[in-house]
Amino acid sequence: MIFSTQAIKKTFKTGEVSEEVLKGIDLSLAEGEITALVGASGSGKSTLLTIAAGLQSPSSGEIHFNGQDLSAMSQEEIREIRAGSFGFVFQAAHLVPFLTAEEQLLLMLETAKSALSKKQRREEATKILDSVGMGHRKNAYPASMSGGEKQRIAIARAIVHQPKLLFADEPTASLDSIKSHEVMKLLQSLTKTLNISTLIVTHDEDMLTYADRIISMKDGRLA
Ligand SMILES: Nc1ncnc2c1ncn2[C@@H]1O[C@H](COP(=O)(O)OP(=O)(O)OP(=O)(O)O)[C@@H](O)[C@H]1O
Repeated sequence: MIFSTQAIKKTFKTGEVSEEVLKGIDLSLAEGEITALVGASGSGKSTLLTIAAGLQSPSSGEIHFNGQDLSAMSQEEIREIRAGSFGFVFQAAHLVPFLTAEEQLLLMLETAKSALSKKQRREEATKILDSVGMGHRKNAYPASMSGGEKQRIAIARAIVHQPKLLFADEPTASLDSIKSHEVMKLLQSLTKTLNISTLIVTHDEDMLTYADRIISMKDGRLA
């Protein structure tokens, strides 16, 4: 397994009250697979996803990625792994309003692929835009894109650095049913062709047909 967690626990303290939100999670992700995390509101899905992605630390437990133990690393080391190997897609696309689709990617490529020439970066941007079906919209600004198109650009931006892991928190929550299916089909094909391990949190049962594995959470434990 490229990624696994062992006995992850997370307790939040608010004043005098402390709540154990994750109660010992063993989760593993396989390459080229979509794992869907489902469960009632408040069961701990987003907390688990953000801990797996190194965005917050667990109270205890281990996180192994590619043979390295993230839980034993400094924030700076985790940041480097995140920037080099993890991609993120959220409910809202969070695009830069004054940049075109192509420019959104070029901005990322400047840091992710700084060794490439300007021309090579443009070729790379074109390739990625084509791979998410947005080649014909490369000069479009976010204001003129549909919700589904924005999410395609957000996905394109999340994969410019060829991540090994892709974390998606409710990626279809702001889309209608047709667009949701399109976005999930895209995530599925990218997961397969790029051999990514994708972890998706979703409330939409219709989207579970795209998952290779469905894991259900209840009260801070995996069912
Ligand atoms: N930073 C925090 N401080 C205190 N409590 C928190 C914090 N983050 C999450 N919680 C609590 O942890 C519990 C689990 O939250 P989490 O967001 O992980 O659930 P979820 O399953 O993703 O829910 P939803 O489906 O509604 O997004 C909730 O009771 C929440 O209030």
